[in-house]
Amino acid sequence: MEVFKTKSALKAFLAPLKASGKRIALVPTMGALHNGHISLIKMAQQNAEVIICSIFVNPTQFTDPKDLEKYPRPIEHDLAMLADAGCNGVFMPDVAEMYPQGADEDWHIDLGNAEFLLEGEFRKGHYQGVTQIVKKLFDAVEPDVAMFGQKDFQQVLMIKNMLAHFSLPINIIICPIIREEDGLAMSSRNIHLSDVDRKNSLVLNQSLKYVADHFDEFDLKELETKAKAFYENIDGVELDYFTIANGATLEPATSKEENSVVALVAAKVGSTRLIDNMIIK
Ligand SMILES: Nc1ncnc2c1ncn2[C@@H]1O[C@H](COP(=O)(O)OP(=O)(O)OP(=O)(O)O)[C@@H](O)[C@H]1O
Ligand SMILES: CC(C)(CO)[C@@H](O)C(=O)[O-]
Ligand code: BAL
Repeated sequence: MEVFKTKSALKAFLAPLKASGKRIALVPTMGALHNGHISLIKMAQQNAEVIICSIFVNPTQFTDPKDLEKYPRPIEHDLAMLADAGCNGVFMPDVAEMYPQGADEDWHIDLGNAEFLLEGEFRKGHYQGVTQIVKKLFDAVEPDVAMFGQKDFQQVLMIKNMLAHFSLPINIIICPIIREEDGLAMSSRNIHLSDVDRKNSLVLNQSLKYVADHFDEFDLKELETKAKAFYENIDGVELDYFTIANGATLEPATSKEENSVVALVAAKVGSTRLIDNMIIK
């Protein structure tokens, strides 16, 4: 497995592979890898011959400087996991390589109204930062296909809108959420959970599962009220949002007959903010 710090070294590696007709997959990550990330690598291997994983903690998508500062960076462990998974190349640029003009460079594109909902409401500007770096990574790799996790459901919508904005011919594949045995969605930030937080964190999956399991029994309002009740009286858990939404617009679903319905949640567990979701239909 090769490791690249610069776009030019990465391009030089990819050029002959592309010339010989090999399909290239990109798996963008911020590192601190877990089995959720590895499932993306495995899915990539089913869709392309050359797998590039990027590891870059992108400053422009962080709205909380403390969150950025304490984001885990276990690089040796990450490289070992990727080598073990059979990844072909790792792109690990520094901030100056991705933002030669500085991380405050101009970027603004129209991502539609869903940009401002849910994560966009709690992390203002987050999806401008995400689409800015993903566009740069796409330009650096020019992949045929790119893998993203359903765990960041809204992120996938935003990236698809960015692709449409620039008419980029890249196939986006969405990978299912990989969970711990007890249901907690794997996430790099789980490492910050204390023992008590770790127990409390199960409420996210439990409340989502409740909605999925009882979808036919109650109306949408009742379902949402019952799901939110899971969060009452848990010390150390603070709900940011729980919504049963239209999967295309992320606006609250107004009818169970809508084509696509997804339940999405974000909550602070101790000092760690977690997100999760479940596709209902
Ligand atoms: N549990 C998971 N199952 C499947 N894909 C996942 C999972 N967790 C993250 N991913 C996907 O991996 C890619 C990289 O995500 P990222 O590096 O931000 O990891 P993360 O675990 O989501 O970290 P955090 O949420 O703490 O930022 C994203 O496309 C994300 O959706
Ligand atoms: C897509 C991404 C790697 C962009 O920094 C990040 O938002 C993530 O890890 O989901
Ligand atoms: N996986 C989402 C990246 C972030 O939380 O910034």
